[in-house]
Amino acid sequence: MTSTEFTTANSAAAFVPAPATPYQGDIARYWNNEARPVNLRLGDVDGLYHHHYGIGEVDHAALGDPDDSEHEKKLITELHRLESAQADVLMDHLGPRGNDDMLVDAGCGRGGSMVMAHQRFGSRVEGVTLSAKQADFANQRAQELRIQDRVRARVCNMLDMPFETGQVAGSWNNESSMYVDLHDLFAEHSRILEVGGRYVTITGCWNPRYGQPSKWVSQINAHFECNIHSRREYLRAMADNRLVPQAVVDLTPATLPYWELRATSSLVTGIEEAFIESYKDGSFQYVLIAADRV
Ligand SMILES: C[S@@+](CC[C@H](N)C(=O)[O-])C[C@H]1O[C@@H](n2cnc3c(N)ncnc32)[C@H](O)[C@@H]1O
Ligand SMILES: CC(C)=CCC/C(C)=C/COP(=O)(O)OP(=O)(O)O
Ligand SMILES: [Mg+2]
Repeated sequence: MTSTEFTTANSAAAFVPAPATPYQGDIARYWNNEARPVNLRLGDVDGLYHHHYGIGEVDHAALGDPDDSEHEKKLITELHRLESAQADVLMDHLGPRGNDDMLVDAGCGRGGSMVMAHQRFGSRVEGVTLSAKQADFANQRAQELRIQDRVRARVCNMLDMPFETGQVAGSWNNESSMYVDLHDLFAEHSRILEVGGRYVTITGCWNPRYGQPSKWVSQINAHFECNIHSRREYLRAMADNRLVPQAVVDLTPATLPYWELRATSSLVTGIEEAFIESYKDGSFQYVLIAADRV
């Protein structure tokens, strides 16, 4: 084993640190207990398990006839394709990365994006999550794919990551920044990233032009026990932490087809209306921000 490889012989659950705050304990429990079919059945399509949403046009030809006995299966495959397309767009913004780079997935979930990043760039990918169940799941998948020496998840607070200062070439939050204070989060990304490194987030944020968080945004917060920030807060907290936006992309129109398709599936969870209505009334936006660490 070289110094850039690591072993995951032991289960993450054996090394669970005490949560930094009672709230983080709540979030760890939430994700340890999560097993929604909308996430597991989509992941089963090809073994990439995501906890984020989709973007892009629906391929109606691939869905075929709604009366077809295979229709539900095709719908699940299509929703999953749109979720993986979302991760691909995030990675398009990480810049050209390679074998020697270390990448960090902050709030890595079950690790679908980590596998994609490794397969695309060849980089070593480290993920952190509050959930031991998720870390074990991600490490199990890495083992099955025989990439466990290059892809690893650990139970750890993303506000206090176990990486040395300036060691990381690229880092991201894919729908995980609504669980933390943004100034604390960007200070930590800024610390671990090398100068010239790249940070990317895809997130849902409330739109300052709307005024304050709408009832739909409050409903999403209650549903996931999270705290959605405003677009303004993202840009301010980045500016305060040497992260200079290179691209800000409003993905709201691109994510609506995913939600409208999901609302017709048997895997609905009840949160679909809040996303669709808040995206339509302009109170909530799905945004990608890519920033240079300067
Ligand atoms: C909605 S999931 C997103 C998972 C993943 N990024 C994806 O795209 O599939 C949110 C993730 O954020 C993680 N998370 C929330 N707060 C965290 C914190 N303070 N430190 C580390 N992970 C955290 C949760 O454990 C969970 O894995
Ligand atoms: C854009 C926003 C506000 C996201 C909140 C974070 C979150 C829970 C993302 C999706 O997770 P999931 O894939 O587990 O959710 P679901 O079960 O709804 O698919
Ligand atoms: Mg999901």
